[in-house]
Amino acid sequence: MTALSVNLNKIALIRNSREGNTPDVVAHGRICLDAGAQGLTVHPRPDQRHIRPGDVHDLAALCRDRDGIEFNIEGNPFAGPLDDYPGLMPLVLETRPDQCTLVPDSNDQLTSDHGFDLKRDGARLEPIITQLRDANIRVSLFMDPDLEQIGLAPEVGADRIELYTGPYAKAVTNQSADIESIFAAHCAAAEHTRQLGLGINAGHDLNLINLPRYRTLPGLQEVSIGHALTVDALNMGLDNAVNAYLNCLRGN
Ligand SMILES: CC(=O)[C@@H](O)[C@H](O)COP(=O)(O)O
Ligand SMILES: NCC(=O)COP(=O)(O)O
Repeated sequence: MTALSVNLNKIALIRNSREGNTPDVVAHGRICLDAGAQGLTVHPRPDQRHIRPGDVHDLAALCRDRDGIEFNIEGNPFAGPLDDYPGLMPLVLETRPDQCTLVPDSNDQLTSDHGFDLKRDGARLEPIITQLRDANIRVSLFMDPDLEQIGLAPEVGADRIELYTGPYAKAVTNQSADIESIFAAHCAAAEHTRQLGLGINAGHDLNLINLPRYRTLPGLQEVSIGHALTVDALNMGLDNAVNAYLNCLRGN
């Protein structure tokens, strides 16, 4: 079954709108793991609008204490340091997640909206990927379903790619005629990735409406889901929301 990694950014976003520690990000991470999620994801950004460096340390410790649980840190290795944000690489090398997903976001981006251009960024990513892999951290690259670009991922040393699912999710929401061609492009990208010997993750705006189709993507190993799952948790409770997504991934 495809693994579910719950992204906790939005829990931290609510906490940061007041002083204090409510909602408690670590306690909510624990609820997700107790409900059966196979991992936790965070995407610290240099402006620290949601996940802060302290959260990354605390969640790394939570995941380390549990057998078989994956901790995934996402972010741009070229962004920061900024004020008291140390930059992605120092944070990752200090906290040693199981996986680091590199994402080409600029500092002021509202959210992730494109994958890497490896023709442009490949050479400067290579030493970063080597450093992460030398620290026993699996490296995934956030990518659009572009076969030529994905073809460059093994050359820079990546273990996996994470397919950017934003346009697929938007097409499902808008019931657009493009759904078929977009999903077919993702399937072709997944097949190409498999032939290259790399693993396949996916994420961005996946939800209970668009996931039943997306979970059938050949070879899909992991989805990271935050925004929609947190919104669903407002209605269902966090443990029920995690279970609803796990059942969806099982095909129930
Ligand atoms: C990499 C990705 O797909 C992002 O969706 C992400 O991790 C979410 O970031 P925000 O929560 O800051 O929008
Ligand atoms: N990598 C995608 C992720 O972690 C969560 O994205 P979203 O579900 O918050 O859009």
